[in-house]
Amino acid sequence: MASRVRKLHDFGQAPWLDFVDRRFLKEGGLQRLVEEDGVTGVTSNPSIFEKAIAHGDAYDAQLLALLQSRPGTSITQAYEALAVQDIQDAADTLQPVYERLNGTDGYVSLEVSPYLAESTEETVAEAQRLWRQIDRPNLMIKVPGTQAGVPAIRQLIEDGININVTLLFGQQSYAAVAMAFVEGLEARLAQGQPIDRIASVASFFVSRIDAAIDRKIAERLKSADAEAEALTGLRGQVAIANAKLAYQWYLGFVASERWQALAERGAMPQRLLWASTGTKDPSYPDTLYVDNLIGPETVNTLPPKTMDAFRDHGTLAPSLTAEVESARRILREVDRLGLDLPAVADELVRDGVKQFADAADALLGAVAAKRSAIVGDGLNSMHEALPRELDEAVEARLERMRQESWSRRLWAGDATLWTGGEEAKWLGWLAAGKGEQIDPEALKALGAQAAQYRSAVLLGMGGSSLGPEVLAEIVGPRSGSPMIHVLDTTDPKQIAAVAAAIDPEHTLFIVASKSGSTMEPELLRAYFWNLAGQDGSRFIAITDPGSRLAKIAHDHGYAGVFLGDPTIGGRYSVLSVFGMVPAAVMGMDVAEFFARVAPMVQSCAPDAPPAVNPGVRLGAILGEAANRGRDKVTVLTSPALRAFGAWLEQLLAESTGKQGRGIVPVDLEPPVPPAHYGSDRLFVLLSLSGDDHARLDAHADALVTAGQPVVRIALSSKEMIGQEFFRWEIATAVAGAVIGIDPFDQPDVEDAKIRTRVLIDAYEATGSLAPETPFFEDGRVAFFGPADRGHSGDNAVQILRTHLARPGPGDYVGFLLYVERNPANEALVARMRERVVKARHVATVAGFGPRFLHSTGQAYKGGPRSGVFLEITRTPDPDVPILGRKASFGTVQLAQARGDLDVLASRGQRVLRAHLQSASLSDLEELLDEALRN
Ligand SMILES: O=P(O)(O)OC[C@H]1O[C@](O)(CO)[C@@H](O)[C@@H]1O
Repeated sequence: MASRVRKLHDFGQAPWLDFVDRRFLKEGGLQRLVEEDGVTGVTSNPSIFEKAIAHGDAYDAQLLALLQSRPGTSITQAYEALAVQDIQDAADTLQPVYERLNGTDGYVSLEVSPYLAESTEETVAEAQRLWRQIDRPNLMIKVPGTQAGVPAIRQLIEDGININVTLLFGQQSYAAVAMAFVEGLEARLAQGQPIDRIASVASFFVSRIDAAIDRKIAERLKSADAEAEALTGLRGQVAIANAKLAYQWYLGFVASERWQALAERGAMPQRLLWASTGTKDPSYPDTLYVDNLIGPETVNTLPPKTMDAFRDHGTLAPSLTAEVESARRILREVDRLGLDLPAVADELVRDGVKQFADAADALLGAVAAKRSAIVGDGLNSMHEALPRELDEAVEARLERMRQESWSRRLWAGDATLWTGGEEAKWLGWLAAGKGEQIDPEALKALGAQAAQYRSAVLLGMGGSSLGPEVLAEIVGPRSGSPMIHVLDTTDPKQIAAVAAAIDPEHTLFIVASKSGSTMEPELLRAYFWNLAGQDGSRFIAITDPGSRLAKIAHDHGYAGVFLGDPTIGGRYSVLSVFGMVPAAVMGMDVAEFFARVAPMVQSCAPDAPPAVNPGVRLGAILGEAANRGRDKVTVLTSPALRAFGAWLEQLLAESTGKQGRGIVPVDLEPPVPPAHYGSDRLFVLLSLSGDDHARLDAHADALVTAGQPVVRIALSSKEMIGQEFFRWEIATAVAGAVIGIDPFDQPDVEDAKIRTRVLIDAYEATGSLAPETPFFEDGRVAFFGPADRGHSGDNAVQILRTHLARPGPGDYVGFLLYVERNPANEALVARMRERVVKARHVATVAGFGPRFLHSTGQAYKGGPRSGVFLEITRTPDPDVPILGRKASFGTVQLAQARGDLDVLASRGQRVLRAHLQSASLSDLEELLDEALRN
């Protein structure tokens, strides 16, 4: 006996299957339905593919093969490759049907990306691309019948592409779509193109109408509506009535002269297709939306369950044209009762687009997770353990970000993600992450050239020095390549130490400054220019086009000038020439380096939904934590990654620390037992496989137990540090959006620079810095501070005690040292920090001046007003003169310290400056120790 499903053909209706799945296709499921049930078509949508691909392993082998053969494949491309294969398989299964029915049936539909529903041009381009790629005559491309979709449909029909118009709910949009179809065909005719093989269906969604109207009715019934009986009578009636009247419109339309003219030229009508025919309300018959919509020249696409039910107990009758008057009456009732069907239809279109976008997100998320599993330790891992409240806030934020397409908008340069200001102009680092800002061949040549030097000295500040320093310390120079010294200071001792460590004859000098006008690298350049005998052949410059430095490099005959991208801010520049030129000098294979970075860039790509996008996810955590007062991002690393924090500090602080908000990075603070930490921290741990991180792990475990939020990042090799540059750049940009600031400007650093310049200009004019009076001095140490801040105490210990008693919960203590940065001083300041944390239970930061002025200084000045700073200065001895100037490096450094203090004070931060007279730094440590004892 012929299947009941097959018998639908007797009534002129084509049964299609609303389902695709790899295993089902492979096991001959579709073939069986074609043979036994007379199925003559297949439809798919993002939800169907989500169910097929995301759950189970049927697609894993193809995915693995794909990613192995083409590692750069994006998740969208990967999904598409899987879907395309299924659609091609289904199309091939239906090919004999298509042939037998002479192209009137036998179609398979694939939907364009739901993300494009708002854009006509992109929909057209994507449909054309998929059409070419799938390359089957019995393919239909599904395009939503939205406002943007209608002109796309017209164009695509004109192009000769079969179209399944999806997401139709209302009579009006159906009519618009039918017109677009006709216009497309007419346009073809006008061009002398054939129209007899262009197939189209208009997919009218059925059950969702009832679901929406029934919901409205239920709402009304809750409030004892006077029309309760009439309303109840409409339950489960409206969708079918709506579809029946759409069919009546169709009948009128195909009878029209306009259509008949086309039909005479061989045009096939655009059939109405009943979609969404699975019953949603279990109290309705499960074949409701099949039984009642059977009629000629139509399609019903049935989900497997509905098809099974219909096969079993469906009712075959020409129902579509029955009781049309009653259908009209129902819709009049709907109108009379104010249920507003057009509004419901509009809402359902919006909802439908959203539902498919949600499904696509889930699908891409699943593909991303599968890809991460395949990439394994080729992608640095990240796991977070967050206290419940923060965890919930992060998850909610990630969901909001998904709905608001943050990953896509970030890459698209949508400034409304941030403040709607200049942000879009500063996104060049995204391309730089893909290695697009550098010329690998030029860098290879530079590496070979640099190998002749014994050492290299890089002169630069902030973004121009910290990335190279991290690379030098973590990855290090390859054997045979020069040792690199990074100088980012005006400290005379540090300058003298480097000058003494090198032989200028055998040294390559790298002057790095984006702006080309930063004071420190300019002074250092002049100093080493003379030391190196003014021989330009041993100098190269890294700078932005047209800068002052570019001109000097040209005039002085530098061996090379590597130009940056002006759309990349300094702190985001490590994956551009600013990091990669020094890397090449150190003998690194830059192309190989980017190949390692690539999995992170791909994982952070625009199509990777926020929850599985490692950069966006981290950004959500950073931002939500900061907004909840956990604004001290405490960086802890295994020993080999120790240097990373210096780069990260600048990125986080300078990007987010402004308008009294943002993140205060805490780097190199010695770990202490969890009881000493307040509730203002977010801990980030970076560990390297093979490095000794047992203690770090134990510390992290203890922190988690104590309820502290901890993010753990693990690298399989030190070369993988490049991935962290990119992850954190994305995370910082995203955190900036969560915090609500522009993460690409640095409004507050300029002030300290201006005040320094005023002091230095005065020095050049008068030969001395403007006099200043300490509020206390004892010959060992002198204290300075703003007169209005109530500094008190009649000895050094008391003064320090009063100052260090200032921080309360959520505040932090900052040590700003204008002394030589060397291991001994670093160890000393670490000890002082440890004491403060233990005694005051507050976070501590430390910076060596002027290095930190171009890094964390922004957050100290512009960020949260929760700092208590101790600035430490001394009169440099010995000093280093600057040729042609009265001011020495030591004077400049002191002027910088004074300028810094003034600005900090003017921003409401609590500041104290201890100027070492005869006392040493160790002496100060003792005083501080005593001050902290009660
Ligand atoms: O590369 P440049 O232009 O010399 O700037 C160095 C650093 O100074 C800053 O502008 C801060 O003063 C940073 O943003 C930057 O990384």
